[in-house]
Amino acid sequence: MSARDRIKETNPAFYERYSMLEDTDEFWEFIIRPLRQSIRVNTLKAPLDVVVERLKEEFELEPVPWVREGFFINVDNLAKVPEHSLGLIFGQEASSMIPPVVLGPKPGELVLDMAAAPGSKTGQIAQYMNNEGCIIANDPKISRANVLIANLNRMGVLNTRVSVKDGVYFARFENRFDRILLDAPCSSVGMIRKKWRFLTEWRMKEVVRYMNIQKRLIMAAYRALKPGGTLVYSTCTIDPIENEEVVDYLLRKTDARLERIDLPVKTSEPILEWEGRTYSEELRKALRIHPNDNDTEAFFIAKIVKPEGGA
Ligand SMILES: C[S@@+](CC[C@H](N)C(=O)[O-])C[C@H]1O[C@@H](n2cnc3c(N)ncnc32)[C@H](O)[C@@H]1O
Repeated sequence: MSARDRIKETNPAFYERYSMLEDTDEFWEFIIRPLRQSIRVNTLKAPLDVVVERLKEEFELEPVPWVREGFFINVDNLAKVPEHSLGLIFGQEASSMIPPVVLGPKPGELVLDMAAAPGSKTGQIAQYMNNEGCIIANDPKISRANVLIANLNRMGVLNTRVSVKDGVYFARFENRFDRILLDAPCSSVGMIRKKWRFLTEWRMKEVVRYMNIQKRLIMAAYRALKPGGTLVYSTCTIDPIENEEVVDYLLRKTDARLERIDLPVKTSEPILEWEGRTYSEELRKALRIHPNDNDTEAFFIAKIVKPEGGA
């Protein structure tokens, strides 16, 4: 049976909705094709070249084009690789390495990772900050926050405090953070390649529920951002109402601006018209990545800046 037919049979409403986005055989095939394993080398623990040379003795590595520390690797079970247990490498999906690169944190800054667990991106941010400055890594789910803490310990992250709050809590710290990552909770269509249940359990009412949470979180994040600071909004899903709609909402309600993202990554056209609504042309600067673009998870990434002297 073709991928298209399997998806149509498993969840007809899902098929109907996303065939309005893209309707090629390739698109449907990559929505369900199992993901390639990728890793990020953790330079907090050892130099990049030392870890790469060691891994090459045993595995085939292929560089992830958009992240210096990222590699595709031919391993079945990462948990059995000693470098993983030692925190020298972290299993992280290749497209999920993009948001911290776009965020561009620097040593000494104050950074908020508003939806942080299990912490793959927090660890990457700490790596770019060389463990200097401070990251607040937040997640409201205690079980997930515990995994986050364990991962940060394994990765040798020392500049991070973990909090367990609804992200909206941070709205009270007005104009405070140099950079904020909002890697938002979402319907996770990109993760179908890892977990089939994201297809079987997909429901339109959940997409709408996520959109409402995302709008609340992005407004809180923008409020907590310093003038001149950078906010990165990302999801691992393809629905326009969880992506372009949420960023468009922020652009309409505030003085936020988008910045162009210049990375060697293939993208799909941002959606500027959807279900009778028209979104800002600014959204052309965001990255919409479909699974068939680079053989990765789906991702959406927008780089938002707060003007100096702004709200
Ligand atoms: C896409 S995952 C984050 C992945 C993480 N950034 C990483 O790279 O490892 C989204 C997270 O948002 C959290 N979340 C759900 N509701 C939230 C809320 N109201 N405020 C902040 N985080 C929330 C979920 O518990 C989940 O861990």
